Amino acid sequence: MPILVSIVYHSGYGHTSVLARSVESGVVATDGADPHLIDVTQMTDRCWEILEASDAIIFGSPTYMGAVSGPFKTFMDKTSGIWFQRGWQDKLAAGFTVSSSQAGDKFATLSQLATLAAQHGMLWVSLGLAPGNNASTASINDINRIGGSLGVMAQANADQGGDVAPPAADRETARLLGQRVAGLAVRFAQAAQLEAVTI
Ligand SMILES: Cc1cc2nc3c(=O)[nH]c(=O)nc-3n(C[C@H](O)[C@H](O)[C@H](O)COP(=O)(O)O)c2cc1C
Repeated sequence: MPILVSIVYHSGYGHTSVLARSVESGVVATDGADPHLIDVTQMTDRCWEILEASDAIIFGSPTYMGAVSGPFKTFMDKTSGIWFQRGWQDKLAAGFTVSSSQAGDKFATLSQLATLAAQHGMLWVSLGLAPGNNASTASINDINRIGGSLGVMAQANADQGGDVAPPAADRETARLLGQRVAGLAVRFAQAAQLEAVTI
């Protein structure tokens, strides 16, 4: 059975959905893992079933007013029934966000996503990349150019659409997060299988 990695996101103007597809491409590149993209504004019973069956869930929201967007918060609140049942306990989790300013209070958004995961008893996977663009020899084209560690921090110019923003460096950062989470999810499942056989 392939490992299922869901990417659940909201995007008002297309920037977060570009990142969601980059995360998806990182999952696709991982042997044994299948991605599932879920838009929080299109939730169906099937979407909730897929989330329940997922080994890992990667959360993505734009930063609106220094927080997750309203539609993403609505999704968060809808997960309270799952929280009661401990339905997402021990699944892997990770997150990504984008804002128009370089900082833009994105840390607050990633903190909200990590807290959501912790409330559900999930295991938060950090970005796992050294910060880029922080030396005289560095550039804005570096991977992890914003220097996040909790998750992907991307930046999209306010006057550009999803065809060009966020730029390639941020898309690659998001792709690497998808690959990291999927790789860990596969290893986690293999370890559980081995443990079951040994017992
Ligand atoms: C209601 C609203 C609030 C926003 N608040 C912030 C903010 O706090 N910090 C920031 O840097 N950008 C802010 N922005 C800009 C968005 O974060 C940015 O345009 C982002 O790329 C949008 O992603 P999306 O296209 O997936 O919706 C805000 C945009 C909107 C519409």
